[in-house]
Amino acid sequence: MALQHFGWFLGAGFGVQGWGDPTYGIGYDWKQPPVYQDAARVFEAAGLDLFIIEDGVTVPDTYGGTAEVNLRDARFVPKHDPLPLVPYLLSATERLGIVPTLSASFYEPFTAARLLATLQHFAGGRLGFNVVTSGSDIAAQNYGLDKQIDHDLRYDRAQEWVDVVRKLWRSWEPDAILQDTANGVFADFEKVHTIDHRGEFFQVRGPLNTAPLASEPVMVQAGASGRGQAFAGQNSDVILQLASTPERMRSYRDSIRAVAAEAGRDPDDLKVLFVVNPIVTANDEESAAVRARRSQLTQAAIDEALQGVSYLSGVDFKTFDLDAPLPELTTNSNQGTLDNFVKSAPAGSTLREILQARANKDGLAVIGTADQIADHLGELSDEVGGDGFLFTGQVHPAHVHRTLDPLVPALRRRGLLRDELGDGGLRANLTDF
Ligand SMILES: Cc1cc2nc3c(=O)[nH]c(=O)nc-3n(C[C@H](O)[C@H](O)[C@H](O)COP(=O)(O)O)c2cc1C
Repeated sequence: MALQHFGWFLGAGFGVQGWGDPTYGIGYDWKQPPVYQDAARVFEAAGLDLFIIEDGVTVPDTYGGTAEVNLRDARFVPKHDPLPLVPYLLSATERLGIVPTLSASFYEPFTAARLLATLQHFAGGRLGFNVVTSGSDIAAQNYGLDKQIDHDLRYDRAQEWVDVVRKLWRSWEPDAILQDTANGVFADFEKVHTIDHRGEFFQVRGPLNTAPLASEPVMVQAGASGRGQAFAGQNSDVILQLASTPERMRSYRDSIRAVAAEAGRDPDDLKVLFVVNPIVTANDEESAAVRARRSQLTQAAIDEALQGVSYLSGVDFKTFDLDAPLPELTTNSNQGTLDNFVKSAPAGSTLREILQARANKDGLAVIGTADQIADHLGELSDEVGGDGFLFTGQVHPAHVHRTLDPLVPALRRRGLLRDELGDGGLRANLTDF
């Protein structure tokens, strides 16, 4: 067992935390920063490297062609913009990496480069950004398009976007600012350059008008399809990924590392972090009760699962007969998510069988006592050869403490979790080991 990197992926984004839980809303307002600041402080004390905040730009209405379930159950909506939350999280912490999600499809590269550079100056090297391409047509329709551009082309465009953002960050030489009061020279004009980018998708003159960066924000990505992996493998510092079995984790990691090597990178510069949902129980009886509850395919559980996969894949799963084999499906949206879902059960399975298989396997959930979960994560890291894990879940303090208070010491006893974060910024912490 070796030291692992850990983080927290806030899958609900800057949105409703814990709707449906008995603790919902007690002592906090999800629309205000304190609940996220409190969580960030706990993550930092726990030694987690980074806090990633999901984002999306729609009121999802794919499931059944209506937003009813999403609005009724507060699933993926309402959701606030994570970028204005970042300074609050930075001010609550000193070492934790803060990673908002940003859409390469809808932010102009100049706007993104400027925003992220400004935030990185506040962050002192602790900023990351999760780059997404926003696959759904309803998102595209909020930005003047009739439909989202084709999947692979979207990644081609995102590649050029990343190139432009990085060129802008490098448009000032690191020592361009002199602040030479004796000679009256603030900045050396010969060290600030236009980028004159004229590509297939963007035309950007530059230079950026923010001050140069001591370190560029850490890029995070979750591409899973062939084209998505090529994009992530070529550009990303951190990959966040969903995979429900050790075999899939291993094969994903091998594949993305090979892509990175082909792109001329050292694969060890790329940290692949798998999302897990730890459900900490007091004993085996409680674990059995949790498993029994989660494996029941109630209508609420069916709606919950299907609205989620409909949202993420852009395919309306309400249109399929639960008891007929699922037809062959393709999507222009998140291909990896759809593939993972469909392959949860043998080919030819009905939708109900797929849902049941996922419920029985508990998906990303790891249910057990803190020691059992820590053992499991240790074994998983040995088997997958992975770099670490992202815990997921809402950030109501009751949930955060219920999870991390027992789990952190159990992970530390096994040498899996560091005692404390270094103070050199997110990139330095990620490359410590
Ligand atoms: C763990 C995880 C987190 C993600 N977070 C977001 C997000 O915050 N916003 C978003 O629009 N897409 C998000 N995605 C979607 C990915 O950015 C990407 O589009 C998806 O993995 C599909 O890529 P593929 O078509 O290459 O398989 C996430 C995906 C995964 C697996």
